[in-house]
Amino acid sequence: MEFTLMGIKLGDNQYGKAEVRLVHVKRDTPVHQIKDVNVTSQLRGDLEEVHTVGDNSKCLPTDTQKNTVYAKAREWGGVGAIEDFALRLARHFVDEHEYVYGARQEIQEYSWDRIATAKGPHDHAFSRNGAETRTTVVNKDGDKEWVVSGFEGLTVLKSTGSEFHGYPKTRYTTLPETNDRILATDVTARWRYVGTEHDFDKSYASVRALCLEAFAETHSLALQQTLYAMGTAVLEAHPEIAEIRFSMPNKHHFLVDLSSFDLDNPNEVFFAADRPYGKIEATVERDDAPEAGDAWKAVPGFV
Ligand SMILES: O=c1[nH]c(=O)c2[nH]c(=O)[nH]c2[nH]1
Repeated sequence: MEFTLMGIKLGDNQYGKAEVRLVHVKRDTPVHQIKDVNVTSQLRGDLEEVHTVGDNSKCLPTDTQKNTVYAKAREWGGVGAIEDFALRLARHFVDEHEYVYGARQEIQEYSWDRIATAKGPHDHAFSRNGAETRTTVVNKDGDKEWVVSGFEGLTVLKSTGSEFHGYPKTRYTTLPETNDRILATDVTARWRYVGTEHDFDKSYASVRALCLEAFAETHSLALQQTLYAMGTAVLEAHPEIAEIRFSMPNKHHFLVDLSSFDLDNPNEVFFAADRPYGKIEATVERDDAPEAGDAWKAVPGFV
């Protein structure tokens, strides 16, 4: 039923608990495994009345959604690949509650390394591994399911093997052409899977490795070219991925002028600027990719 009041009606909506922090310790052997995740659960459904008249009879509380995340981590014996956990949560919410039609489950995963001691890798002591985060957003509407995965904060730099020249010059151009510069960026990538039955851990490790390899091995004439090489490498190796989107800041490193001190600077001393930065974004996709449907619905976006 649609509730209208003076030509006003409720549009798209979803609700849930944001950023449920969950650490799962697998402790069936003395060598513990930890999984550290941040889950945002959101549901869509029969939600007109809660908005229009405050009738909560079909509003599964956000508190219950939060508790479900913790309880399922126990009942299912851990989290596993974040994509599988998100899919199982989405299916649970939609299948178990007739007033819930759709779900969006977003998960970030923070990775930990075992601390290396003089006696070897420690059984139950870990150190946080950088700022990089693995991400997934699962959207489910009725029987349709979409998985978008990725990473954020993969910081990379190459100290040579990058040029930038041949661009148009206007009266406002001051940038000198260069045949040798530092190329540095924090890669955010998101890719859309075709289907939901994959070894997501394996795909993730391979996509990450292919991006690093392409960044390192591409002799870059522009960050845009490096981005495209990364995307191409991923799509060539992964038929289960339909498209990959990147957002990559060009983190400028400016050569410092040391001539006032009677010093030359043969590409050794740089000022690492934090802003402004170039913002390079693009999608690399297959010609014959199946329709995206609602895969990107409410995925924090770029391009
Ligand atoms: O790789 C680059 N791409 C650009 O579009 C650009 N623009 C700019 O000023 N420097 C660079 N570098």
